[in-house]
Amino acid sequence: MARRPKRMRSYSPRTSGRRSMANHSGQTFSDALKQANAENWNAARQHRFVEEIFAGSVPADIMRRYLTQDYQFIDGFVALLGMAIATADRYESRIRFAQFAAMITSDENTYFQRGFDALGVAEAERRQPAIAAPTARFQALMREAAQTRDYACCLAVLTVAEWLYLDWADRPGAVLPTDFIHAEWITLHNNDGFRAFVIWLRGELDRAGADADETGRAAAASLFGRAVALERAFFDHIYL
Ligand SMILES: Cc1ncc(C[n+]2csc(CCO)c2C)c(N)n1
Repeated sequence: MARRPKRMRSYSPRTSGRRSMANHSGQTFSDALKQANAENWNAARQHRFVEEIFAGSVPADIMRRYLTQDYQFIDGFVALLGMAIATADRYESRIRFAQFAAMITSDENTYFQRGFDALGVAEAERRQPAIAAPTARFQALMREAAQTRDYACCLAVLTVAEWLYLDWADRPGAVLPTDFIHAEWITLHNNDGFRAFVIWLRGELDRAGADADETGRAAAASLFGRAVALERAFFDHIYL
């Protein structure tokens, strides 16, 4: 049987005819990217913020900083979703992203408003806080991903933002904290609909990675890695 040269790591369809998203070590593109960034990924997943939110003990001033900065992240995120809708290779994918965009611009938005109310965040601080460095870098990374006009590159950044959040929030059997500010930020990221979306998103990244050439995969991998590093830096900065 003809084999590919060993050093050529490929996520392309196998010769059997059935499309497989796995590479030769049995890993999908998204698995390989996560593994390549394990140190930053795990540091974010087990961050002090995550421990404290499950314990319901994030201090109010830390939560205030987190939510005001995170609110500044959403606009660029929705713009990146828009580019994913534009560059997706299938109508079905566009529909799925469009439905997700509609959902996050309604439900999640009320969480931020209620959270700001509960934490006494002034109007100016909601609309135009001083942008912290990791927030600015995240905004720039999302803009860079969108400007590639490449589906795999858009997916790389979107997948990190969603999957890493599912990964930290998904603690089966964990008791939810009583304060909605903590509890709802967890349940926004560990509910079944969100889980299904992340699984679908990873599948899209696997498929786009398999369809891309080495250069395209390298570009997506670079964006993925920088997004994971920024997720960690974003959690870190709210405690500084
Ligand atoms: C720094 C940062 N990274 C990722 C997320 C997670 N996230 C951002 S938009 C979105 C979709 C709807 O919830 C999700 C999951 C966040 N909030 N903040």
